[in-house]
Amino acid sequence: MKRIGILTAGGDTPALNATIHGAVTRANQRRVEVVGFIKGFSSLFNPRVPHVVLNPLYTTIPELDPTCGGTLIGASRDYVDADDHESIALIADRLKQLRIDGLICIGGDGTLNGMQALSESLPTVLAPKTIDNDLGLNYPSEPNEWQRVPMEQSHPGLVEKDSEVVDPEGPFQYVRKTSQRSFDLEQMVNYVTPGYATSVYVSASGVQRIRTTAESHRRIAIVEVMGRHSGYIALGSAFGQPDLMLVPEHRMNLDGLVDRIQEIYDLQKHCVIVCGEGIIDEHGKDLGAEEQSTDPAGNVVLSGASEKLRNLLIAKLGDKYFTSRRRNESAKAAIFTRKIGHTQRGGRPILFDRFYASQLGGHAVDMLLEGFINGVAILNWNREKGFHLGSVQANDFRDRWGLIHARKMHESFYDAKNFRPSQIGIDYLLPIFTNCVGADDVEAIRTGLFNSGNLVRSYHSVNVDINKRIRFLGA
Ligand SMILES: Nc1ncnc2c1ncn2[C@@H]1O[C@H](COP(=O)(O)OP(=O)(O)OP(=O)(O)O)[C@@H](O)[C@H]1O
Ligand SMILES: O=P(O)(O)OC[C@H]1O[C@](O)(CO)[C@@H](O)[C@@H]1O
Repeated sequence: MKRIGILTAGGDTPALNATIHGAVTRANQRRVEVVGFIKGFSSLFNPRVPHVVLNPLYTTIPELDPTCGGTLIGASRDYVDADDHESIALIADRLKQLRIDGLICIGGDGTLNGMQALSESLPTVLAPKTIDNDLGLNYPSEPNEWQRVPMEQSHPGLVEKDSEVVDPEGPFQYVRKTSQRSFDLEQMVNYVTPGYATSVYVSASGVQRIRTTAESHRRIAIVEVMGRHSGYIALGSAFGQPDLMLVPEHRMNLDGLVDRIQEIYDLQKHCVIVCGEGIIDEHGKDLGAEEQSTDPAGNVVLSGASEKLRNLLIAKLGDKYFTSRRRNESAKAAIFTRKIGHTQRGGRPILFDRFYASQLGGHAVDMLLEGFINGVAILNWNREKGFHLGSVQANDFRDRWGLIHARKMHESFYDAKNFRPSQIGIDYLLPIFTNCVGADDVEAIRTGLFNSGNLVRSYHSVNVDINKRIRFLGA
């Protein structure tokens, strides 16, 4: 292989440039040229295929900074329809004209789904990323548990529904039993994805910062974090010591929650609750889904969970609960929501993400050169070796119908009675977050923001420099 392509698809994460950097560094060593495609799959649908050579003469371009969040080649959620054979054939032809021998897609479960169609035309490898940490398997046989049933059919006994998958073949839903099996962390396939650690760092810091203001003003703060229907970010936010946490994997027990809030509020006169954006009510319905609203990849847009929860708490607790002891003027005044929002996806990646993202990028190059044609570079963990790289077939992630489902946080990671991580949830988090921040991260905080130069220099976007390097097919 002389020339490979690389693209970043789905939502950005702070560690994308680190993955690209790892891939390009390895490609330099192995004398392979790397072409970055602009804005994910979007570039391949464009007849001009905007692209940039990331290592002319096997030397990494200076714009590729692994400590910088975002992605210098841009990302998008353009949909790859496996049944659109005409477009797939056009893409294959364009890649051939560009002399691309293999493709690395940096992305999550959606990207891996999108990559499947392309892998029939050229060798592909996924280098995982996603702040949601939902690309992976809790155990190797997990994909076989999914069942496909008609949309309208009820499914007694099958309680966990995948509402994220877009089925090209029509009105089906994917359901499975909530797993009762015992769980061992060492079985996990792809223990953690780059981007997750930094998003938890930002979310947990946000929880800590909300704390003292809620404490001072006798308020109940609801902090919403991202993650779609996977509760990993909410779980990790436990490092910020919220009083209560709600994760999408467990149906909400509103009465139990209200009781716990009252106990905590009576004791400490404030309460901090973290909720994942994908939490579900007692019937399994999304609390925060915008009706009928989807993004270009077909994902349901989740945006109102914390507001909905706030309204439920206002109704349940009532004004009198706050006014009778002059703690606050009303339930509305006392209960507020804040979303950590896109700050959990941006900025400098912390050491854990930087290091493993670049390892996975380099490994993806090796996998292509070793002959994988539809592979996934993964990061596993066990007690003996700690974190280590692995290589698997994309097929290992597919269900019987060929679809890849987002990994849910294993339900055993959460203690639903106490609204906090269980012991195994804590055991899961510790290997990732012990020493996840490097001394250079601390130094970057110390010297970066209040650099006097920031006051006189305006922000210089990497897009300005990359624009000068973009080439087009046929030009
Ligand atoms: N089932 C699918 N079939 C084909 N393409 C898909 C499918 N799902 C998603 N894609 C495409 O893959 C890309 C990434 O998908 P998506 O936006 O879901 O992000 P992701 O890879 O899951 O990462 P993240 O969850 O971090 O945003 C998009 O370009 C999307 O259109
Ligand atoms: O930036 P957008 O397109 O609004 O997407 C937000 C979604 O992307 C993610 O950040 C990553 O998948 C989710 O956690 C979130 O729901």
